[in-house]
Amino acid sequence: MTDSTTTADTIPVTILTGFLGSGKTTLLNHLVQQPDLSETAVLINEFGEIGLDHMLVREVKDDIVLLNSGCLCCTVRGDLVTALRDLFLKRVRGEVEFNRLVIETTGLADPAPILHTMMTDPLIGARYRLDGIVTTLDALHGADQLDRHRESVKQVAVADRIVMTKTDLADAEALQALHGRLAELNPSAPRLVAENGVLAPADILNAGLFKPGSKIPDVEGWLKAEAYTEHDHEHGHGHDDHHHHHHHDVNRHGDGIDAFCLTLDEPVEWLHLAEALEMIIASKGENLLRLKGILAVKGQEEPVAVHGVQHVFHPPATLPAWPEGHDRKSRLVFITREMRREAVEKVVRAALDQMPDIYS
Ligand SMILES: Nc1nc2c(ncn2[C@@H]2O[C@H](COP(=O)(O)OP(=O)(O)OP(=O)(O)O)[C@@H](O)[C@H]2O)c(=O)[nH]1
Repeated sequence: MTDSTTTADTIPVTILTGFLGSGKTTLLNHLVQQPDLSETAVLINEFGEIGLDHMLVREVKDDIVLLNSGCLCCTVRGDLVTALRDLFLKRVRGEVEFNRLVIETTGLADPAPILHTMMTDPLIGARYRLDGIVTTLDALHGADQLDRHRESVKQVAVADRIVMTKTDLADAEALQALHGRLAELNPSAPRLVAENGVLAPADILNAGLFKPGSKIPDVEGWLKAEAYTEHDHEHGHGHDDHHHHHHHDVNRHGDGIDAFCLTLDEPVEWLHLAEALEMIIASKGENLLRLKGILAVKGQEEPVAVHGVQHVFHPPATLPAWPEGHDRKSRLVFITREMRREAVEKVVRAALDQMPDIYS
C-alpha cells in the first residue's frame, strides 16, 4: 500500500487558484522574489507571461483532452501533462534546476482537473506531489463572487490555505462576515491576508503531508481534523455508540457545502472502507469536493493516508508511523456539496459493520 506521490522525494507542487482578478499574479510576483522560492518553477495556466529572469515560466495553453467518459471533471489537461513531463526531463538533463513548482490557474478554472492530472498520470504522479492548494479571495468582491459563482465556492472549499486580498479596500464589518463564511466553507484552511501580494512564503508552502527534508509526515498539520468537529471528545466508547451521538457539523448553510469529520474508533477493514468510498464516488463523485483521511487498518501497525478530490483518489499511502501521542483512531475529513454528513456516515458505517473478510 505504498505510493510515491506522497513520499518525501517527489517535487512539491502548489496550485494557486482564485477567482478572476482576485490577486493571484500579484501574490505570485511577490512570492517569487523571496529567497524561499529561489528554486521554484512556475507554470501559468493562461496567456500573459510574467517576466521573471531567474524563474522558469511557462505558459500552458487550453489544450484539454476529454476522456472517454465525457465527464467534464475528468478532463485532463494534455498540455499541462506535457509541460510537467518536459520540466522534469529538463531537470534530469540538468538544463533547469528547481525543487518546487507553482501552477497558477486561470481565474475561472475549476482546480479539480489539474489535481486529477497530477493524481492520474502515472509518470507525473511518480515525480510530483501535491503540496497544497492556495486560493486567493478578494475581500471586497469575494462575498458577491461566492454568491454568484459555483467555481468560486469550490476554489475556496478545496483550499489548503485561503489568502484574502484587497483587505485595504474592504470595511471591517464586511471582512468579519467574510471570515465567518470562509470558516464555515472550509474550517481547516488557515486564512491569511496579503496586502498587495505581500505574504511570507512559509505561510502557504509545505501544506502537504511531507515537508522538504523530512521523512516524517505531518499528519496533524495536514488533516486538521480538530477544525471539523467539536464533539470528538464524546467518542471513544464502543463502536456502536457512534450511532447515537449527536454530531455537530461545523458547516451547513446556503452554499450547499458541508465540512465534517468522521472518527472511527476501531481499526477498519481496508476493503470494506474502500467499498464505501467507491459507493460514494460512484453515486455522487462530483459532489465530493475533497476527502483526506488517516486510517488505522486492521492487521497493520502503520497508519494509512487517503486523499481524494471528487472521484479521483490518490492510491492510499502507508506512513512510517503514527504521530506521537495520537489516539490511533481513523479520521476522515470531507468537504462535500449537496451531500449530507448523515448520508456519508451511513454508507461508511454500513460497509464497516459487515462481517470481517475472512479471506483477506
Ligand atoms: N488595493 C489592492 N489591490 C490589489 C491587491 N492585490 C491585488 N490588487 C490589484 O487587483 C488587480 C488584479 O490583480 P491580479 O494579481 O492581476 O489578479 P489575478 O487573480 O491574477 O487576475 P486574473 O489573472 O485576471 O484572474 C490588480 O490591479 C492588482 O494590482 C490588494 O491587496 N489591494
